[in-house]
Amino acid sequence: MTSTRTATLRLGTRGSALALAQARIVAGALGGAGLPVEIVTITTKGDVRTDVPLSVIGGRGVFAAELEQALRVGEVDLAVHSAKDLPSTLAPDLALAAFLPREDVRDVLIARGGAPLVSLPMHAVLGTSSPRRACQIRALRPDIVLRDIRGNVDTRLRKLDEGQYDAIVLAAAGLRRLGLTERVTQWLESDIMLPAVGQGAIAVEVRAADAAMTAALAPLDDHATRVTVTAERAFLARLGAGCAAPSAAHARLERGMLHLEGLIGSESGAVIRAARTGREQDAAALGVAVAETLLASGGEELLRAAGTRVPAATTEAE
Ligand SMILES: NCc1[nH]cc(CCC(=O)O)c1CC(=O)O
Repeated sequence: MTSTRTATLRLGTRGSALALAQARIVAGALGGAGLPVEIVTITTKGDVRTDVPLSVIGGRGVFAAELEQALRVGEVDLAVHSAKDLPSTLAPDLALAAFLPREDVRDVLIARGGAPLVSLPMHAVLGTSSPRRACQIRALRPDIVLRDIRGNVDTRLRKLDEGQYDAIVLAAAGLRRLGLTERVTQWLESDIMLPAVGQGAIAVEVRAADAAMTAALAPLDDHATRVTVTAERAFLARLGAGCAAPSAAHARLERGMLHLEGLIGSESGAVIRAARTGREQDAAALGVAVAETLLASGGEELLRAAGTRVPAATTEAE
């Protein structure tokens, strides 16, 4: 590859309204730094087959894999992802060059009647395909009927409005980026609903060998987001889990100290949590430590029962 760039960078993204909103945030930031960007929409299998559960299409990374392939073959120079949709480990030829400042990490409830979770009618039907959301709802409201729901944010809201569900749970970040927060009926704090690893963070992926692109993205990288998402992703990697496993983690960086809380659950509503504090430079080790605490206190059995192959302990955080 030559050291000079063509004038316009090619930014790869999925084509959903949310993905495009996120792509525009990155394109805007690069444009503001004098680097014009062309947005290239790539339709992934996960976007097309909205009728089939993600676990059937290919499980983890189903949204990310095709963007990564476009990056590898040089069809695009950077790929914009929801950090939440990325597998916990990255191929060595790719790198996450920037994490944009994190949005609201919370989940929210959107209920047709406007009731909060505790006062939804008995046996209300709640739409979610996320084992993470399902186990935490079960823990609080065992009577609620959980039903699969797929599709983009707008599709899910439409299915709710049509009466297919009494309530759904979505990420606050997506609704904020789409200007849809007036739909929220309850903001779910992390004691009720611990967020997904990476929730609310936009990750920009590049070819690891592309030093020019890496340097161009460095000013966009938000330190606190990188540190917290690094701890959360190390947690997920140690569990061997992806978005198909009932696990959650959320890290906060406060006055130089990193606080990480992790959770493993089960379909039946069992939930175990562990939290630890460490130094920000030990973010990955903190993630591993919280994961191992949970694995040792019943989490391993819960994950195995949910079909996750928990990797053997290693001495390194990677
Ligand atoms: N799994 C789909 C997905 N991936 C990222 C977001 C929201 C944005 C974010 O969390 O950064 C969503 C939708 C949702 O869970 O409501």
